Amino acid sequence: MSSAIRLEDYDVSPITGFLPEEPALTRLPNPYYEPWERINDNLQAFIITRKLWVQVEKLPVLETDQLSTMPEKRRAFTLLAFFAHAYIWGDRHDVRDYLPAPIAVPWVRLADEMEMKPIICSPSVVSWNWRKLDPESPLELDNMTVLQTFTGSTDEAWFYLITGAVEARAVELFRRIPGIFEAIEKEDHQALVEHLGVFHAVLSDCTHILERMYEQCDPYVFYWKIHPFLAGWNNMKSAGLPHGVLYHGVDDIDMDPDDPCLNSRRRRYAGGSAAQASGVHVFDILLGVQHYPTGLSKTERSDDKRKDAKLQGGNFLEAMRTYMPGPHRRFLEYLDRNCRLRDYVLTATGASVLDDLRVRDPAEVALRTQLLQVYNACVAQVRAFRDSHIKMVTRYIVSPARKGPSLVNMMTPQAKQDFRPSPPTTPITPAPGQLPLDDVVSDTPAVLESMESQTPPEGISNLSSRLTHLTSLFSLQRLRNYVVNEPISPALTPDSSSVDFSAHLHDSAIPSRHTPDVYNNLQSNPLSAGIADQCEGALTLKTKSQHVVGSGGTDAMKFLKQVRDETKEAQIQPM
Ligand code: HEM
Repeated sequence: MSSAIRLEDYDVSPITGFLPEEPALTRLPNPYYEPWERINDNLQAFIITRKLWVQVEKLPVLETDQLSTMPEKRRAFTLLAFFAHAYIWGDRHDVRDYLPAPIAVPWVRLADEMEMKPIICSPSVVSWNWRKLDPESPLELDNMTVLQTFTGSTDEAWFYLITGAVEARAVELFRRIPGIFEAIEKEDHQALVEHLGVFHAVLSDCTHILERMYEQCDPYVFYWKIHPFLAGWNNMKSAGLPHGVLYHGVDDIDMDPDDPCLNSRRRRYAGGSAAQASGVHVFDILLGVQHYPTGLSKTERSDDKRKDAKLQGGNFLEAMRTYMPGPHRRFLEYLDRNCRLRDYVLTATGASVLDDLRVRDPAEVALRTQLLQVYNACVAQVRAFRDSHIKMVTRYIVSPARKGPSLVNMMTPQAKQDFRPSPPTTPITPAPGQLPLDDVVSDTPAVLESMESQTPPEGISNLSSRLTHLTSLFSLQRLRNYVVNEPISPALTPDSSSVDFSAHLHDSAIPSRHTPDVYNNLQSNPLSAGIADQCEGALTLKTKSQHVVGSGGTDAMKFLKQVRDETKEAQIQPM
C-alpha cells in the first residue's frame, strides 16, 4: 500500500469529497440547450397536468458535443434523468416502456462518456443537485439547498439533502485516507489512533445527520410521491415494464417497431438509491467490512463462492458501484485492493504480539490496545448507522406500504380532474337502512376524506355504513371513475404479495374477492350490484401502485439486515 494515493486522481476533492468542487449550474449556458431548460422551467407543472409526454416528444434530438465543461455535462445528465423518470413514472396509470429519442440519444451518449448508466442515480439527484445557501459558509446540511425535484416538495429536497450532507460530512475522513495509508506504512500507531478517532467522530455525525431525515421528509410523501419517480426498470414487470425500457434512437435503429426481438433490446437498470453514494462504501472498505450476496449463508462464504457470486452480480453493494461515475468507482476499487487497515490492526493487536511487548514496552501495549478499541468503535458506529437506516426504511417504506395508498393515489388522473360532487341525474330509491341519496351526495367530501385518513367521518361509525355510502357513491357513477376497471391478475393476489392486503382492505372499506363476506354481501344487494367488481378494479390498481413503489420493503429489509450483521462481523475480539 502506498501513501502516495492522490484523491484528485480519482476526481475526489479534498474539499468536497465525492461531491463536485465546482458549484452546480442552475442553467446550461449554451442557448443550444434552451429547449431542455424550457421544459425544466415547468417540469412539475408538466407532470401534474400530464403534458410532459407531448413536450418531450416535440424536443429536437440535441447533440452533446456542445457541453464543454464537467458542470455542463453533469447538469445535462441530471436534466435528462429527471425528464426520463418523469416520462416513465409520471403517470402510474399509464406507464410507458420506452424513452423517446430526444431523451434517450443524448442521455446514452453522456452516460457512456461519463462511464455511467443512463438511469437516475445518487450522483445525479444528490451529488450534482445542490448549492450552498451562503457560498462563504461551510458545506453542511443547514447551508445546502437542492436545485431540482420532481414534486417541488420540501420532503423531496430534504431527502436528497440528507444524503448529500452525509457525503459532505465524510469529507474529513476522505482527506485523511492518504494519512491512514501512511500511518500503516510507517507503523505509526499514534497517528493511526488519531485518524481513527476522527473517523469515529465523522461516523457518529453521519448517523446524526441521517436521523434528521425525520425533521422534514414525511414517510407518506416519500413513499407515495417521491419514491416512485426514483424507481428503475429492472424487475418491474408488475409495474408494467416486464422487459425494461427501450431507448429509442439508440437500441432500435433499423428495427421494425413490431419486431418481437425489440424486447431483448430493452434496458434494465436498478433505480436511484443512496447505496450508489460512495461515502458508506468507503467506510466499509477502510474498516475491511466484507459483504456477500444476499441470502448467502455463512458457511457458503468461501472465497470461491464469493468470487462466483461477484461474477454473477450477486452482491448488491458492488452492483451499485456500477452506477457511480467511473473515477469514483476506480477509487473504491483502488481502496479495496490496497487498504489493509483491518489486517494491520488484527496483527498489531494480536495476543502474542502484545504479550511480547508487555514487559519491554507497556506504553506501546496501551497504545495498541487503544488502537483496537477505536477500530472496534468505528465498526460499531457503522453498525449503528445501519441500525438507524433500517429503522428509517421501516418508517418510510414498510409502514406506508402496509397502510396502502390514499384514495387520491388510487384515482386515475382523469378521475381526479373529473370529480365534481353533484346531485344524481336519475333518482335512486335507497335500500332499507341506507341514507337518502341527497345526504350521501352532500356527504361525499366527508366520505372521501374519511377514506383518505382511514377514519370514518362523524356519524358513520362502522364498516357497513361506510360501505353503504360507498355503494351509493358507486351507484351514482362517481367512484366508478376513481378506479381502473380491469381483472385482477392471479400473479398479484394478496397471497403472493408481501403486503397483507386483506387486512387493509377491511380498514379502508374496499371489498374484494379476497374479503368474501363483504364481497358477497355487496353482490346480494341490488343497489350494490356491480360494486364488488368495481372494487376489484380498485384492488388491482392498488396492487399495481404497490409494485411500482416496491414490494413493501420485504426483500430490502432482508438485505439490509444481512449487511448490518456483516458489519458487526468485522469487529475484532480483544485477546
Ligand atoms: C427515507 C430515507 C431512506 C430510505 C427509505 C432508504 C431506503 C433504502 C433501501 C430500501 C435500501 C435497500 C437497497 C435499495 O433498494 O436501494 C437502501 C440501501 C442503502 N441506503 Fe438507504 N434509504 C434512505 C436514506 C438513506 C440515506 C440518507 C443514506 C446515506 C447517506 C442511505 C444509504 C444507503 C446505503 C449505503 C444502502 C446500502 C445498504 C447498506 O450499506 O446498509 N440511505 N436504502
